[in-house]
Amino acid sequence: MESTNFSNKECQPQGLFIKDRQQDQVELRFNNLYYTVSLGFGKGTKNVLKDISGIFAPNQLVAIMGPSGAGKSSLLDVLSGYNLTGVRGNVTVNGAERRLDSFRRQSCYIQQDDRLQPLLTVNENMHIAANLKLSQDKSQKYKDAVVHEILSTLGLDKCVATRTARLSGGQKKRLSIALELINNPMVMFLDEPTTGLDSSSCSQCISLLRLLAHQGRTIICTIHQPSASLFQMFDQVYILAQGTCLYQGSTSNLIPFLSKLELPCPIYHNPADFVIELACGDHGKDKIDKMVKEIDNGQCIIWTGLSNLRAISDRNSGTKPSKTLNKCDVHETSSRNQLKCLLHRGYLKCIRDPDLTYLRFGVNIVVSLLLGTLFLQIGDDGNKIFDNYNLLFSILMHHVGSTLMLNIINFPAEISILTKEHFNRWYSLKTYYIATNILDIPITTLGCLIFSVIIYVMTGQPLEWDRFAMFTFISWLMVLISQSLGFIIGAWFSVINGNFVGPIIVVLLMMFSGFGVNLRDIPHMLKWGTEISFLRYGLEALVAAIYDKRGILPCYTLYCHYKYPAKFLEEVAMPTDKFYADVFALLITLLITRVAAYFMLRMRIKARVSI
Ligand SMILES: Nc1ncnc2c1ncn2[C@@H]1O[C@H](COP(=O)(O)OP(=O)(O)OP(=O)(O)O)[C@@H](O)[C@H]1O
Repeated sequence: MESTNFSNKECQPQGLFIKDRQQDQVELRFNNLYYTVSLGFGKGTKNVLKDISGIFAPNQLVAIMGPSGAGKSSLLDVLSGYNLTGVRGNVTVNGAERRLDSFRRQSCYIQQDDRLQPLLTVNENMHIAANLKLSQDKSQKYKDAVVHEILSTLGLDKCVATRTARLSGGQKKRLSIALELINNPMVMFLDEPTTGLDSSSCSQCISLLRLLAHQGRTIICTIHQPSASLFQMFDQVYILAQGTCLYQGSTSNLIPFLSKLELPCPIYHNPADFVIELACGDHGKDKIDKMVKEIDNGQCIIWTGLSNLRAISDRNSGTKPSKTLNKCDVHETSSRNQLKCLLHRGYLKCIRDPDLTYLRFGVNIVVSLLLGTLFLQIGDDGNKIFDNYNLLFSILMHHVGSTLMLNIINFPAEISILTKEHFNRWYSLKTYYIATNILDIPITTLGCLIFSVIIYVMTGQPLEWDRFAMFTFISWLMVLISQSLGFIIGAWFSVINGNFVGPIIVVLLMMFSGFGVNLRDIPHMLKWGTEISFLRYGLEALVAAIYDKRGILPCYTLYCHYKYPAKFLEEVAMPTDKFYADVFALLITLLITRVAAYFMLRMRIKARVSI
């Protein structure tokens, strides 16, 4: 296994690329910032951030500290532009009002959980990110050099061939940072980068962030209670309690600040621990008010000790307005290149995840063999037409049920990675969605074909190519529609809720499919259900594929009540002359559900991301 040694010494920058690509430094200010959330219907709202102000300067590593629930992550979400709803106040970048499109080009947000592709190696992750995040006019040699430089700077060069799933917690965190460093953001937001790391990995991580900050970046991270030594590694601290600012300034000024307020930090006491105790109200609520008043809820910046801050008057005058960008400028490479990279990554995931790929084929083979054995050679038997009808319905249920549940379970995991990568401008949602659709088609088609061949032959359906083609095509359409429905539910609900909603939807579809209660007997007021149940169109079309224009079926017993298929189909109210109308309805359903899944995904992402 690769070495996990990563010391301050090792992380000395080579400088070649990170420095070469240095961009303008960024000073971030916020004034009278409020963040209000709704607590649900009829429950009112809650002010998470209350009229706070502050300044985060370049070349500084800033810690946002405070007790649990103080609003640290919320502040990070608001400042990064990850959350815009319920936000009031003023955020400026180098004195000009923050424009999200250009600010997102200068910044990145690394969430607490490492949202990485577990099946890809460090090198693959980095190269795919480089191909997505570096301009296409850069040569492959340049991209390789950037990747190499970042990996060696972050001490990951010894594990380039290791799959992400096998990295240690600290290495995963460094890989998350490495991926975002590729396009050299000048502002980095990190939500609790040290959570889950041991003390040595914590100090490695913070020393790395300090190094990156001192290269000219503005690095802001939330942190719970750091040890005294870790605390000293930060240049600035911003302390929050109940959505208000208790202190903003340099770490070295914290003790003098507290002394001024007659709140001396006891000797041998970690100042970080002491200030958190104060923020929790352990020393009295009045102390919180005293600190908020002294620091003017973040307006007072004298404790920062920074002399090179922009003049306050610059704030709204726009000394250097952020460039407005076209939407197409938001991503570094063309949609075509994004698609190529995402298809390549998807292909690697597919071949590295034999469990899921083989499981999908395996389920199709096992279910078709079981159903084939259960309904062996009944397709041509005049006495077994009812059984054959049951079989056609069972086939549809297999396609709908297995595909729907697979996507309900799988899709939410994809969404968390998508949210991060999309927010950090790796690719557009449209390209991601197209790639996801394309990648699935070969597996879906092959799985469907294998299933259809086995079941068709074993159950003795008419050996005519056109009927087989119709049968397979309908099965394929049903799988695709169920997949879209799975995307919709997966994008809308959590895995747990999706697992509850999915089967309910299947039951509703069944109720209106015409199986069990035939279409004629469905009450008039519920007829609409049959119009939207794609299971009904699928069943009608499968029945038409097998029975349309079939003559008398052979009868192997004395009397076969349904040897004339038309008689049976009349009884169950299944017409056979509507195959093309059913196919049309299924195609429309497919189109609507695919578009709906896209918009659902967009809504889910948009709840967080603005572009
Ligand atoms: N969308 C929301 N709906 C309801 N309450 C919210 C929402 N977002 C944040 N809050 C509340 O705002 C407060 C601050 O949340 P936030 O996650 O920012 O705290 P935090 O300081 O990061 O806490 P922790 O250190 O535990 O992660 C919490 O009480 C939280 O419940």
